[in-house]
Amino acid sequence: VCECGSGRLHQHQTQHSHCQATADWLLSNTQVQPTVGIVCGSGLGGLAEMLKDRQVIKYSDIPNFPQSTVHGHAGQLVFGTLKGKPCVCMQGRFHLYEGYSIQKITLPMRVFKLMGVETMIMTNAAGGLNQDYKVGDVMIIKDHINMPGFAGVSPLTGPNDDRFGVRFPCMSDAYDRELRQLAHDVAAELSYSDFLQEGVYCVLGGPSFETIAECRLLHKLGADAVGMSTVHEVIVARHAGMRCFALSLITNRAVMDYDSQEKANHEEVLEAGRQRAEQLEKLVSTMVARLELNNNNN
Ligand SMILES: O=P(O)(O)O[C@@H]1C[C@H](O)[C@@H](CO)O1
Ligand SMILES: Nc1nc2[nH]cnc2c(=O)[nH]1
Repeated sequence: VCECGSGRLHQHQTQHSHCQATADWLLSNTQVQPTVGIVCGSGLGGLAEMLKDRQVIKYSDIPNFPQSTVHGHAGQLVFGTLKGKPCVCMQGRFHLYEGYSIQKITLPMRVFKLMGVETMIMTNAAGGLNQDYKVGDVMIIKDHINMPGFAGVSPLTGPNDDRFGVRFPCMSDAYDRELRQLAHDVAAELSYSDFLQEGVYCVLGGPSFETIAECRLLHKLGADAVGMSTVHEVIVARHAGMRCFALSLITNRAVMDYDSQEKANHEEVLEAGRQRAEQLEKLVSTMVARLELNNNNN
């Protein structure tokens, strides 16, 4: 029963013990003790192929893990080293629209924290709202708009578990400033600056893509890109004191015009991922090579 004295077994306590059990199970089934965690977005699973001495564990074999149900998300953890840094890579993430609870889709962040991960790198596919953005642009996320959060849908809803973090975590520094600067520096060295952007990502529940009116509204609110993931993971990772860096690949331009014949679809999202995969992988791996692994950013 919970230490709060109520005599009941609370969800947060179950969650901590589930996360701990999963972390212990993973640590006993891999040689790698990761300090860097990477989440691969739709069509961006190739990042995991870059790891050396790879060890793959299917989600279906991991205690308490959900399963990937979306095309373009393989559904496995890949352990290994990237440029000498011990990493765990989620080749496939979980989304609210798959029907899992918001706590369940973010459970891997807490598991990674308990395994020793200090830095999280998230990637996603997103629609470009900013009129200057083109398909194939890579956007460093500098901030987010958490639409489900406006309606009280948060992975931190419920009793706070102080073992993970504080009741009211700050989010004005969610996307690490140093890591964003590192991304700019690396992109300049690799001559990627012409397709690099930095902007605000807005998360919606999905799975339907946005209407024209919704795109116009989100643009007016200050969002540069719109998607269906990442923010919940960042909230849980920041709550637990991990550094976060996130990238959106702009896979399609949000339709803002009633005369447009364009229609967002998942196939074009995956195709845009294929087109930019190699550069995205190079950008992330070069960043990881230069990561300082002492996290003073809790
Ligand atoms: O996991 P991400 O955010 O990359 O996936 C995006 C959002 C939807 O799941 C899907 C739409 O094509 O791609
Ligand atoms: N919500 C949303 N998610 C996406 N993922 C890739 N493109 C899009 C998009 O246009 N909208």
